[in-house]
Amino acid sequence: MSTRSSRDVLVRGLRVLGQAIRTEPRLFTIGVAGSSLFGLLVIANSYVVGAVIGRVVVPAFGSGDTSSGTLALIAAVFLGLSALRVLTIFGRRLGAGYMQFRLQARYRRAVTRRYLSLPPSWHQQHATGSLLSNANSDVEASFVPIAPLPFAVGTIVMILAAVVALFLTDWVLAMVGVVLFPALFALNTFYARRMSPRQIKAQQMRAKVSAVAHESFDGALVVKTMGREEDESRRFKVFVDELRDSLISVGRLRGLFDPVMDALPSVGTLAVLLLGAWRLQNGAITVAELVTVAFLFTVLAFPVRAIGWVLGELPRSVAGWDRVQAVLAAEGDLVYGSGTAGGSGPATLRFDKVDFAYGDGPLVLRDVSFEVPPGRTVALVGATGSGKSTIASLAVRLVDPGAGTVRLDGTPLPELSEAGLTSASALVPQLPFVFDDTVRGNITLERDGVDDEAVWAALRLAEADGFVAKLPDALDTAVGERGTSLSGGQRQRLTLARALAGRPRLLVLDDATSAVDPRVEAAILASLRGNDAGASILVVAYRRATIALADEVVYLEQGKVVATGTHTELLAAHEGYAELVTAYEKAEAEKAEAERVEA
Ligand SMILES: Nc1ncnc2c1ncn2[C@@H]1O[C@H](COP(=O)(O)OP(=O)(O)OP(=O)(O)O)[C@@H](O)[C@H]1O
Repeated sequence: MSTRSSRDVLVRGLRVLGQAIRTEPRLFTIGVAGSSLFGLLVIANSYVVGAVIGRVVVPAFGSGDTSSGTLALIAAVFLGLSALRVLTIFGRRLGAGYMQFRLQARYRRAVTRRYLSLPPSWHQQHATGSLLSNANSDVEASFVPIAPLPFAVGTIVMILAAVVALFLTDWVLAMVGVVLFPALFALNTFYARRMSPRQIKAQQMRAKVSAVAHESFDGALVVKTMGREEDESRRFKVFVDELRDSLISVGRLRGLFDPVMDALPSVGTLAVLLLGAWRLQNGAITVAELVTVAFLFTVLAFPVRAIGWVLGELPRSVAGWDRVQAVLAAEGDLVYGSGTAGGSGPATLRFDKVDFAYGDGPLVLRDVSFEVPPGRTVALVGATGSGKSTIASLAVRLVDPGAGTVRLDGTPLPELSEAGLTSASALVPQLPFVFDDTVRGNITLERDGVDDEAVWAALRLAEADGFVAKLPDALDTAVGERGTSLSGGQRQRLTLARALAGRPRLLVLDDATSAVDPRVEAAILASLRGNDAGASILVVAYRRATIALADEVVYLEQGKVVATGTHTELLAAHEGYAELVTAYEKAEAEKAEAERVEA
């Protein structure tokens, strides 16, 4: 790393510290006050040690005795100083610890809040493992230098006071300090510069390992069933080894730095003793003064290291901070209006000349217009990749169109408030997500007004009341992480019930019942259509029986609406549609036959 970029890291690291101090000024002041007092007490202690040796111990060698009163006084002074030092250490540690952990908690909350408010398009571009690393190890790294910071600031106060004390004692001995202290600073800065790239690399590798580990665990089933354990372990090992190497390189440098930092003040003590003996012979200083200065140099070694700890951790802090800031400053938020979709019954959804592209990619929807009238069921049918899921996402405003408008009861979706939108519409995706909670917790999501009666009503509509009633603790049954104790079809019905419990006025089902038995799926749609749900329904459908239940079908080809009408009308009028639905039916029949043979 060049000197310029090292300096840049240093300046940016100091800015992170500045930001931390501005956030927690009271705790920082407590820590620094404790640490500065500690430094001054260390210097006072040196003077007391010097005075005791020079005025009590040395004369005692001559006279052969010391009064017990003097000894008691000395003991009392040492005990008093030690007690005060304990208090200052307490203040320093308390201030630093509270400051560090409060900052970590604050930024963890901020990062998590930001994740939740960023749109799906942002999440699709960021690996879950990296997000975990941002909220965990990056936030932690950002504030690692906070722990030794008050100590380091107090040490600077101590060094300045020591230089003054040295000059007041003897200018020749003070010169040792004048040479030594800048040397200690230079060594600390040199250390921080050498450490910088190592720490940055280590922090990057932590995130990488976290991302790869997350992906491995997430895909454990694929890895096992495809027999790829060895390859997956090898892939993981490459990153783990790289993390190990970068951490060893950090440790090696620290291993070199610590002893040198220890040795320098000892060299200072030696110089003080040599020069001091000469000054003593000339009568320029007393024994007490020589002992004071020599003692001062021996006790300085440890606190001075705190400066190195802060400087050495700054690069890691900057690397973590940059990654945290990238999340906090991420853009792409959907801006919400303040409107609420009017009315209380089933809503009207309208797509008007909607175009959509993912990022800078090609248009995946072109000039899409259709309507879901209140209380009606509209099926979206189209070959794979024709844009059905994209329409479902647009309908509940997970994304905004590039051109055209999506309206709910005549109001463009961006004009609705977030609460207005989420209470009026609900999307049930193909892949159900079940929280590690009870059945009740999964359905209510702690929403107001969703009591047990509402939960059972929603479960009935989703044809899920039967299996839930048979669970060991019914609504109180814990379903395990991601609902592992349930079958795929049961999970889908639970997520459908969750959407229904919010009594949405528009229900968007994106192939939400694919894992459910076809007869049960038809029963679900029939009861939803029967207006029991009080919602208009937009359903991405594949099964002929389901499609046939819809009031109207919107048929898509390559992102365009090519025909709308009832299922019977489209079958008769559109060859492509007839072929697709027949293909679906054939595939269903083959699947059913395969399952029958297997059974
Ligand atoms: N996150 C994304 N980023 C980029 N392109 C995407 C993304 N999601 C979908 N696409 C593309 O948009 C087009 C429409 O995809 P979409 O998922 O809406 O189709 P679909 O009809 O629901 O397909 P399927 O029936 O297979 O679920 C496809 O060409 C797909 O490759």
